[in-house]
Amino acid sequence: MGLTLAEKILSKRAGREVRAGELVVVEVDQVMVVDSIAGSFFKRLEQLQATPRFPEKVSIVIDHVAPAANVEVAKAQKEIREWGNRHGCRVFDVGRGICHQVLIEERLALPGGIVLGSDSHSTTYGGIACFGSGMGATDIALAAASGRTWLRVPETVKVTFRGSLAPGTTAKDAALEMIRVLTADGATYMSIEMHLVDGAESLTRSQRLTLANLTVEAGAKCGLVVPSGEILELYPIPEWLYPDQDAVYAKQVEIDLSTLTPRVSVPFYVDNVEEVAQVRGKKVDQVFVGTCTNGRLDDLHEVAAILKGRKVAPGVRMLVIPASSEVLEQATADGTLLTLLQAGATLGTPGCGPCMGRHQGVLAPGEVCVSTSNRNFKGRMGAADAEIYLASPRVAAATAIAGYITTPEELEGTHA
Ligand SMILES: CC(C)[C@H](C(=O)O)[C@@H](O)C(=O)O
Ligand code: SF4
Repeated sequence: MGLTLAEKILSKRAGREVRAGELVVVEVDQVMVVDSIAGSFFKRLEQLQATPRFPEKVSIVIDHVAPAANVEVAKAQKEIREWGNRHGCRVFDVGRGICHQVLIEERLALPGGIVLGSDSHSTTYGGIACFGSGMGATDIALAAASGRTWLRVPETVKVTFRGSLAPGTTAKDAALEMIRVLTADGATYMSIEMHLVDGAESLTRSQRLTLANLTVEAGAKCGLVVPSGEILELYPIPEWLYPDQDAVYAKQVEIDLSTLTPRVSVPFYVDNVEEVAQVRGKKVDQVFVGTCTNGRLDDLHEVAAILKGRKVAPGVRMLVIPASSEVLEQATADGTLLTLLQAGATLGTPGCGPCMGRHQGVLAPGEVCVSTSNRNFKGRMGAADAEIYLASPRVAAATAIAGYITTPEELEGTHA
């Protein structure tokens, strides 16, 4: 019997064939630490009386509350800079962007590699077939101290995305549909191996990152997209980096992209996924475009195309936060930002922004927000009863103009 993609990557690294259920110790390429977890990470290393074994393999990203929102945060970020200097570890400071986007841009996460992050959405790296996984401060500290980690090789769920995206739908809709089908705990500690076939191969790197980003919302240990299309142009892909034809899967699911409709995840669970048509008309107070899910250049392009020559509805706040400084520069250079600003959008510093409810767009009690992010839990963006609807950038853009949840097609009157 053959190996899944997760088994392939872990076998390669272990230097022997390993299968689901086995314990394995592997070297990691990069240990990524985010600002919010850095304090506990430093403390754990101190308790272990250890320092990073390979300083160049540790990256700390100041992104979750950037720039600092209060004195406590400012002190913690000062400590990050000092600690980074002292130990020779990379620090990506305020404004560089969201950890996952930064590691992809800096090519610190690469196909076939292993990246551990102190952040649950480290599954994002799987978009380029890099084994990315989130762990707690203790595991992350041990990995930094030793350059290795131990894992139980995960079982694999195979998800086949078939066909080209139906008009008006995006990778975000495909990702939400996947979470609906798998459910919030349907892939706990598993690898979700995504196969793009019959036209779906044309999904770009950015779209694949969106798919992999959401896999943790089904409980996945990692979410790996089998390399094809644009990925083959962007990276050298070794021959072994494909699952075997006769790999063993715990579960198999198929999603037909050609019949997909725009989706929205309704409060307060990510797997509470419905068609946009079902919540159409719901009034919103805020629209947020950004995050590690949908804050990339193509996302901003989609939003700008819909906002061009129009205005955000009165009383609606539209926040746009590019995922990284690179995205911000490109969106500035090509005029995208001007379009957004002329429509009435507000810009934030590249980073997580209000995704986690720490700053820059916290919601008041009873408020409703459409967000391009990945979590809509109770209290996630502020007040406990504020509602977050997760959607694609194009649904977010149309909603900002209408003032209520809708699609660009409905806005144009091309849909009933
Ligand atoms: C702060 C961080 C640890 C957290 C995570 O693990 O995902 C955050 O990024 C989130 O999205 O909830
Ligand atoms: S953008 Fe949101 S989901 Fe992504 S790492 Fe930041 S807080 Fe977490």
